[in-house]
Amino acid sequence: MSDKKATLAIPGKDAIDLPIYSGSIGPDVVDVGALTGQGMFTYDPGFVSTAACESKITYIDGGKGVLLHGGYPIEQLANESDFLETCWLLWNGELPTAAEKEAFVEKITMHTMVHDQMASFFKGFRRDAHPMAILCGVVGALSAFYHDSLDITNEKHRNISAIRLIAKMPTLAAMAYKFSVGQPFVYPRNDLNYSENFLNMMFSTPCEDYQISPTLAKAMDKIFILHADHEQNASTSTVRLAGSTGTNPFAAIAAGISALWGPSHGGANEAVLDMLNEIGDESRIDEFVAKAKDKNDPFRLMGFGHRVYKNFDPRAKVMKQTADEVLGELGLDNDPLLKIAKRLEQIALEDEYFVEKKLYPNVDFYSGIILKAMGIPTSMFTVIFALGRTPGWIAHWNEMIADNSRIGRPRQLYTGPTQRDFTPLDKR
Ligand SMILES: CC(=O)SCCNC(=O)CCNC(=O)[C@H](O)C(C)(C)COP(=O)(O)OP(=O)(O)OC[C@H]1O[C@@H](n2cnc3c(N)ncnc32)[C@H](O)[C@@H]1OP(=O)(O)O
Ligand SMILES: O=C([O-])CC(=O)C(=O)O
Repeated sequence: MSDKKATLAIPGKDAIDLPIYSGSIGPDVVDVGALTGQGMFTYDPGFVSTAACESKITYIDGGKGVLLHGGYPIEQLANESDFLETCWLLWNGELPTAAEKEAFVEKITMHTMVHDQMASFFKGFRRDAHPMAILCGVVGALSAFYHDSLDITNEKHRNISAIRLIAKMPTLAAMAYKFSVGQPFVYPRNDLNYSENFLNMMFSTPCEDYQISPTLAKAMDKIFILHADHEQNASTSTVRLAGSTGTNPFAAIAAGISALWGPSHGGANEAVLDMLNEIGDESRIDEFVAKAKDKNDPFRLMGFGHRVYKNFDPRAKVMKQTADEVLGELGLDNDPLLKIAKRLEQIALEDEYFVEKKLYPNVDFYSGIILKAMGIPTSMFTVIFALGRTPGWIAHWNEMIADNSRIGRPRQLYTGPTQRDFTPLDKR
């Protein structure tokens, strides 16, 4: 327990001091009910110890570094499944049969186009707009094109909105990129699989067709799978909270995209690459590790640490292996950033500070190195995370609605002034 106190002010009563337990130890259960008649609740800043829902979708054992979707280990899904199959699993709790999979893939493929007026929407942004800023706007805007999405009580409408979201995310993401580099948009192609189609929309130009490498397309698909869901992380919790008001799925997912953008969450993949570039040379790693350990310096090692994993993030292991495969295929085995990243990991994992605090590389640590090697600019990294996380967001949104969840509404410990009389302007 820390020696910090929160002052709880209750109208008409004397303010009382309450001890605050440090977030990493657990919540302080405050019997506000006895004081205010409003019922008992826990004080848990950062929701360190609060389960806000029941869920059947994803299981994490943070101590052992285990991540399961529908019971299947993430390593097996990343190596043996594909993104749309994993999406089906998250939505249905079971792997699809061959017929189910074929029908699902066909349905997604038929919905990849976006309304032609969406193109004008993009043209309203500045060319130097961050693609995440564009994505937040255009995903929310889908609800303006599909009025059936507004009726979330209708299961058929919910299902078609989910399909539209998964199908159109790559198109919208690639459009955001093409707009930023001043190139014409590339239409989706039905003869390509999900990841090939995304890469083609990113990199084909009117002058030259993109030559799709099966290794790179497979790596892209793996990256999407590794991001597909992670139970009640900040962006998924945001989707659930927004969705609990009964808002439409496009608005709820746009809220999730906004939450994902922050550098403490999905924005960390972009921040990792910026950090590795700033380190620039293995000889400067110690300096950055020292900065990360300095309590008076806000700098943190980006891509390190996790709220739940107190052991290796299993996704980071697969990501590291994929980085080796992709960079090997591209003849970039000696990539200086990969070398810095590996050396940084080694130094941090042997350092007392990181060992004691159980800070290990997370999913964001190696993903940027792979994406950069594929030619994807850093500003698109979090967009790619959002694309991969969309099935998870939808799965949780659907589960919440099926459970008839109540509106999400946390409580607070009020620490402001107690009741007082208004002072007229000339007396202040
Ligand atoms: C997809 C994802 O969202 S994965 C996470 C991506 N984010 C990052 O990589 C950003 C860097 N990491 C972090 O900022 C944090 O580790 C988070 C946000 C991931 C987790 O945060 P929390 O669970 O709230 O941990 P918290 O911030 O309390 O950190 C615990 C302790 O470890 C330290 N710490 C945590 N992460 C780091 C880091 N990356 N570098 C240095 N110190 C760190 C904190 O300073 C704190 O120290 P203290 O106990 O002495 O005050
Ligand atoms: O679970 C979390 O808090 C963050 C994370 O790793 C993710 O969303 O993938």
